[in-house]
Amino acid sequence: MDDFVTWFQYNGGVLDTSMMGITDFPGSGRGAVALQDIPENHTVFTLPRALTLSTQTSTLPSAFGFEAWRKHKLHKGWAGLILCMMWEEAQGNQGKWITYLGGDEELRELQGTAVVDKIGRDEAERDYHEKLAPAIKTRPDLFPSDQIDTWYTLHRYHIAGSRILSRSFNVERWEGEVEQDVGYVSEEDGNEDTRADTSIGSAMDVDGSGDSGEAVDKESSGRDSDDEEIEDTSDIAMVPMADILNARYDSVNAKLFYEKHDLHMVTTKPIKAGEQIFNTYGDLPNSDLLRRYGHVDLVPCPHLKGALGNPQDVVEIRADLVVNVVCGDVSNSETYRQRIDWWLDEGGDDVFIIDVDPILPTALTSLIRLLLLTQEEWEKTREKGRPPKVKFDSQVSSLLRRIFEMRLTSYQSPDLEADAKLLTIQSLTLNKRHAIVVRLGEKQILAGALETLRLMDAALSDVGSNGSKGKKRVASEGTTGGAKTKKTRH
Ligand SMILES: C[S@@+](CC[C@H](N)C(=O)[O-])C[C@H]1O[C@@H](n2cnc3c(N)ncnc32)[C@H](O)[C@@H]1O
Repeated sequence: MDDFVTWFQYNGGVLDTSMMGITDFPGSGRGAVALQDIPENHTVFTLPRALTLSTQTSTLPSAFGFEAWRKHKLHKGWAGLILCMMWEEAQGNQGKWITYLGGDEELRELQGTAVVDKIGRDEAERDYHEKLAPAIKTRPDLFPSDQIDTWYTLHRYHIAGSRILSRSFNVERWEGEVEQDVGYVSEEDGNEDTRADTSIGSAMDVDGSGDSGEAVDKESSGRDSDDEEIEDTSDIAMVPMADILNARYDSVNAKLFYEKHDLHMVTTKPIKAGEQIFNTYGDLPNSDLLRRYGHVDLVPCPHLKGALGNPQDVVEIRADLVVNVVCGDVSNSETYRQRIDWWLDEGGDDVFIIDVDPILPTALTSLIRLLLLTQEEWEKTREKGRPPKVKFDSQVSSLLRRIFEMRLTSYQSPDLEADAKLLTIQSLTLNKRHAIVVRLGEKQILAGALETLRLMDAALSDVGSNGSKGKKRVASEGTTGGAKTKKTRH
């Protein structure tokens, strides 16, 4: 670590060593610690942009030739940045970033297995075979044949990819006068506020689904139809020192800011001596944290009555499960086909998100109602061009219950207690522990949704016994739109 700090300072980085130290945090690897009370708005370190590692700062693209770089499609997606990282590492002591990249072999090995295995490995490998390997072959002067088996293997490619996934930043180019945050390419994308809050962990969307990126290369997307959703990764950079910071739910107390020539890590809250300096990775559900970063967050949660969990956890309910439960064996019949196609054409969602909030997604109820309409009602609905109103009654309630129960059965075992018990076993491997934490968190969300239904049913029968028609509106935030829905269809 001393070597790294010396290297950082030698290359123009400035670390406030009186305020920030680097230390090991059990279970989280290295992290930054406040050595004394740090006030808000204090810069703990600064580094020149030139010290970040990206396709803009590595000399590989110019040595390879920009035209050839484009010809091999290394200017799009992640292959170019990965190749730069591999190449810089292969330069050994001649390379500018060797002290940074060569840091902790063990950690990198761990990340290579913990993170990469869970993402679109196949697509990543296709890039390796179709872009990287052919490009490498054309330039033995840059990629000597005796180095290939050491530095340019598929294994090293995955390690570099994994590092990008869990440690890179989106460092926008300087466009003007105003200082802005360094933001990462977020899922929700394009949103300035989100970007201002998040920094680490950009977006190695190797599965090419485009779910994490705003930066489609418009210039060329028309030409290469298969590349339509491949991100422009030219602003993605590895940022030495900034990527030492860990993250924890709702704990961010420092953010990375950029200026024309420098990046600054600045505290956003006062931090007490001995406390960890946290950046944010965007406060993600445990499933995403595990996939991207190889860890999970466990904090005391109100929805678990103070027990440990992740308040950001969610469960996805696919529309086809809803259709199967509501329509049963005849879900493929013309009657339902028409309605489902209409729902999707109208922008209805095909995945519904259940979270810790006791309000169930209204679009889910709306889809159920759509499927329950009589032929006459359906025709009227289609004419009006509006999905059915969100009404909660005992029929909808029992279908929702069935949907949640069916979703629970998709886990290896629906039993929550069994998972909780498994987690008490000390000898559990970390991978296994993580997997159980993720699925238990999701099952707890479903258990919460079933409890919400129970309460709604009870309210319904109260209303019923008080003489009303026994129908009650579910708290609503729109029919097909809401924050708790997601479209996956492209
Ligand atoms: C940007 S790096 C942070 C520095 C890293 N701990 C190190 O040793 O270099 C991100 C990685 O740190 C680890 N990490 C960050 N926050 C964590 C947390 N709250 N719990 C466990 N591991 C964490 C994960 O392995 C993640 O992929």
